[in-house]
Order: sequence, then structure tokens, then C-alpha cells
Amino acid sequence: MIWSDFHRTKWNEATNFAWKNFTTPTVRRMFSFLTVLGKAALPRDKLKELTGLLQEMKTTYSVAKICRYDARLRRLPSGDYDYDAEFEADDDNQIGCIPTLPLEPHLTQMMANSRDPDELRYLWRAWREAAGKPIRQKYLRFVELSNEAARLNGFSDAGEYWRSDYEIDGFREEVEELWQKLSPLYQQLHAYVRAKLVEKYGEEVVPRRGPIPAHLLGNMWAQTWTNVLDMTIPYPGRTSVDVTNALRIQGYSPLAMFRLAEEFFTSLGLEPMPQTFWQRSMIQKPTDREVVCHASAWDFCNGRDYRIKQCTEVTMEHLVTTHHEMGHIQYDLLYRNQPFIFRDGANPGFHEAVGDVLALSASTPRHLQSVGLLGNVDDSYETDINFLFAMALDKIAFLPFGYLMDQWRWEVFSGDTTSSNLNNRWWELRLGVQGVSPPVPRTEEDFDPGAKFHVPANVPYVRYFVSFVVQFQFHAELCKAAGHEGPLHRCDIYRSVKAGRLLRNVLSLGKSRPWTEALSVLTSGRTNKLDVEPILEYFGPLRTWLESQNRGELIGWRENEAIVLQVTRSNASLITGAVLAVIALVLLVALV
Ligand SMILES: C[C@H](N[C@H](C(=O)O)[C@@H]1CCCN1C(=O)[C@@H](N)CC(=O)O)C(=O)N1CCC[C@H]1C(=O)O
Ligand SMILES: [Zn+2]
Repeated sequence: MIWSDFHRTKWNEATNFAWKNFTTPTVRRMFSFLTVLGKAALPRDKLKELTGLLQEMKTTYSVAKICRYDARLRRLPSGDYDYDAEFEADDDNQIGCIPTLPLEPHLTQMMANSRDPDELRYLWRAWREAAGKPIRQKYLRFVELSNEAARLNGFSDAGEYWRSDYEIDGFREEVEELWQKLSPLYQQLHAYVRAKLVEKYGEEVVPRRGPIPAHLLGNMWAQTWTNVLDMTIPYPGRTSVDVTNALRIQGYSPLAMFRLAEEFFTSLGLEPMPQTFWQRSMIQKPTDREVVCHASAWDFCNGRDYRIKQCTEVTMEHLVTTHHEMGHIQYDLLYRNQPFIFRDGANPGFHEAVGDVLALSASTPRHLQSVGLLGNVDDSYETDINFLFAMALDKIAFLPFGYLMDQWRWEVFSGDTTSSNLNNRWWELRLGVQGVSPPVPRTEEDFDPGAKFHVPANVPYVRYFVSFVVQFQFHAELCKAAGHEGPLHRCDIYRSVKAGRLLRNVLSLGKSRPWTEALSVLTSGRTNKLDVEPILEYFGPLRTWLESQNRGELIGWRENEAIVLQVTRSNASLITGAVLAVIALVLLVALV
């Protein structure tokens, strides 16, 4: 909605009005949200520019495609793969191929399944050439306008505006403290996975004591490592909870996956998906048009229309994502009777946690067996460790990525990071916090953060870090309500109406109360703070196992040991470059 200057003046008068002195807390709370206009506070022309930039960046990301990797065509005389050749313009200035491969499902699946470092390195770089690099300048202008809008709302920059969603002072410090408590467990997992990747690829590809090259972790952003489970599973041959094959053998369709997820919610006495959901959701990639394939959930704010858009593949990973997206819809449904301004998550991390909490139960070997996706499941120690390890490849591996994405953006918004070190700062964080390195040299010509959906789409990310902590607090409390006894990681709240009632009581509040109060409701008053104890308890047995396995390994990484795989520059390009330089020099001398 575009505000006329008259409206804006009137609104500014109203917002300065003494609503802060209203006696009714709920009304005061409503005004505290209503008076934050966000980007609508911008003058009309700048608002138009901002939304235009956002649309262009999202479109670039969603239609980006790359060329096929064709090792045969790109061999140097030495036999090495001539890596740069893919990016060299041919004589008619065309890239040496026709880009045909989109991120979903092609590149996602290739990053998950390829075990060829050359191919993975090509895919990793080609995606960043196609999706990140082209939006670097647009993003810088977008940041300027976002900061201008934030200041018009009384914030110092867009980062402070984003953090205000958490309604506590010192949220930044809180997140830092949580990460410091979780980092040792991450480093244990990192050390073990690195050792396994050294076994698989050798030390000339993976430095035994350095960071892990980012293209070898089964994911385009190395944000979760579940796709390298086959190379790293602690006890091969014992029960593995990757049920992708079972889903396919049993003929699961995307719709069947959605129905399976819905049944978990209704087994708790929670809301079924409304009729319109099944009529209007897009759960498979259409063949007749380009769509934004990145999975998302939508509340159309009329109490009836809720939809998921997802290019669903029949894999375990997509089954978990289906629970995640349906968790958003469940939350939307539970607070639909709140006043409009309160129809939101208690904080953004709560919204991200709902579906994941149910998936923690749905992913247990026992539960997978009960729905026929796993055969015989034993209660052996090895099965436990295999399960916890698979969960850690998703939940623990993710923590540094969930943490650093907005560390980087908050610094860009505050001006600590500028166009002179935009990409370098990203890799400082990736190296320092996550212990991953780029497989090819990076410069300020590149814009690697732009190759991750949430940056062009301008969706904050620390919500996922908060979710990965708080979902285990939810899990622990719901398991208590369900009467679970035994280790937390074996808990399955399936069909527990008591757990469902507790979850309903917390989620129905929406944003009508501060999230700290919602946490009090969840824990019957025991705490109102984010707490890493439940996630550390859940992974306790694995941590002990990792520490024993990692004896003799360096825990952590020497940052100067990043092996940047030498990109085999084709001689031609080097010669061309030299010749051009000489011509330029001769011309310069001639002109002077
Ligand atoms: C796959 C998932 N898609 C997001 C999500 O579901 O959060 C989408 C895109 C951005 C926001 N969004 C929404 O659907 C919102 N409308 C939900 C809401 O606010 O109600 C996603 O991006 N994830 C999941 C794990 C980590 C992260 C990633 O994949 O990096
Ligand atoms: Zn989400």
C-alpha cells in the first residue's frame, strides 16, 4: 500500500501520540507493532525502487541455470580438467554452452549424489557465477534503501529493525552466547566428518587439519550434511534412518508425503489442513512455467486460504521439509482467531520450529518402523549412534551456518562490512565459524552470499538458528507431557493428545504475548529463556562417542591450511590476457 504524503503526516502525528501511556497492555502492544511501518515509511519513489530491486534479485535467483559439466570437453594437455574453460566466452562471446540446469531439482540432487570433486567444484562455482555474482550491485543499493527505511522507523539500521522482532535487549549477545555453548559439539562433528572425507577423497583434496572444502558436503551451501551420511555413518550395515529408498519402493508420491505429515499433526489433536490447502497448494514442480521452487508456506490472512509451494522430490530430506512447511501452516491455523496484528509467531524462531519439532519424533527409527518405512529396528547402541549421527548431520552441522548468515548481514547493514570486503568477510565467517573453505579462489568480483535464497529474497536467517535451539526445548517439554521415559532422542510424541494440547496452548497465543511468556507456558513456568540444555542432552550419547572416535584428530581447523584446489587456468586465457595487456600498453604509449 502506498501512503500519500497526507496520510504519512497524519500517521506520524498519531504514532507520536501518547499511545505508550495506554493502560491496557494488549492495546499498547498492538500499537507498538502498528506504528512500525517498515518499508512503507519510504517516499514513494524509493519504495518503488526497493521493491523493484527485490523482485529482480529474486527472479535472478529463481531462473538461474548453469551448463552441464562435461569433463570430456575440458581437458588440458596435462589431462587435468580445464576448469575455467566453462566460463570462457567463445569467439562469438557466448559462454561455451547453453545453460540448462536449474537449482531444483538438478543441482540440488547433483550436489547430494556426485562423488567427483571436479564435478562438484564445477557445480559449486557455476551456481555462484549464475546466481550470486549478477546481483552484487543490486544488493548494495538494496541495503542502502533498507537502512533508509529502518531509520525512518526509528532504528539505526535494518539489522536493528530485524532484531526488534525478538523484543529483548541484547539479543545479539544472547545468540553469540548460545553459539559459544554449542560450538564444541559442532567441532567434534566437523573433525569426524573431515576424517571420513579424507578417507574418501584423500588429503590432496581434504586437508586433514584444515577446513573442509565446501563443495564436498552434499549441499550447495554446506548448510546440512545429511547427503554424506553414506560416507560417514558410524556403523555401516546397521539401521540407517535414510528412508529415501523405502519411500520410492513403496511408491510414495508428493501428495502421500503431505498426507503422512498431516496425519502426524492430527494424531496430536491438532488442525487438519483445510480443503483449500489441498486445492490450491503447489506441491510439485510444474512443467509449463518457471516458478520459485524454494519451498515456502503461505497464510492468505482470511482464516481459510493457506498454501504450500514446494517442488517436492520423493526423498527423506523432502519429507522433513514437508513437515517443516506444514508446521508453518499449523501455526497460522492455531492463531487465526487472534486480532490480525497478533497473527504471527511469538518470535520468528518459533515459526520455524513447529514443523521441525514433529519431525524430531517422526524421524525416530521406532516411528519410521511404525509407519512401515523401516524394517526391523533393534534397540542396540549402534542403531542409536547411527540415528543420532544422522540427526547431527542435519541439526548440529546447520548451527554455524544458521548463526553466520545474519552475523554477516547485520555487519553489512551496520556498515562494518562494505563493498570493499563484502565477499571476503563472508569467507572469513565461513572459515572462522563453520570451518569450510571455498574450492576455488574467491574475490570481490564474486558475491557468494547472493547465491543463497534468503539473501536475494531478503528473508532474515537467525530465526533458523533460534529454531534449532528452541525446537529441542519444545521437544523436551512435549515428551514430558506425553509421558515419555528414557533418553530424549528416543522420544516419539505421535498420538499424544496431551502433548498436542500443550503445543496448541502455546501456539494459539500467536504474537499476542512476548515469546518469553509463551516459553513460560511451554515449560510450566520453569524457564522463559532460550536454553541449549535440551539439544545438548539429546545429542549427549553422540558427543561421548565422537570424543572417543576423535582421539588423535585435531579438533577445529588451521585456517591457513585451506587447500584451494588450483583452478587449472587454460593456457589460452593466460596468453590472451598477456597479449591484450601488451596492446593496451602500446596504445597508451602511442597516445601520450
Ligand atoms: C525450505 C525453507 N523455506 C522457507 C521456510 O519455510 O522457512 C521459506 C522461504 C523463506 C521463508 N519461507 C516461508 O515459507 C515463510 N513464508 C514461512 C513463514 O514465515 O510463515 C527454508 O528456507 N529453510 C528451512 C530450513 C532452513 C531454511 C533453508 O532452506 O535454508
Ligand atoms: Zn520455515
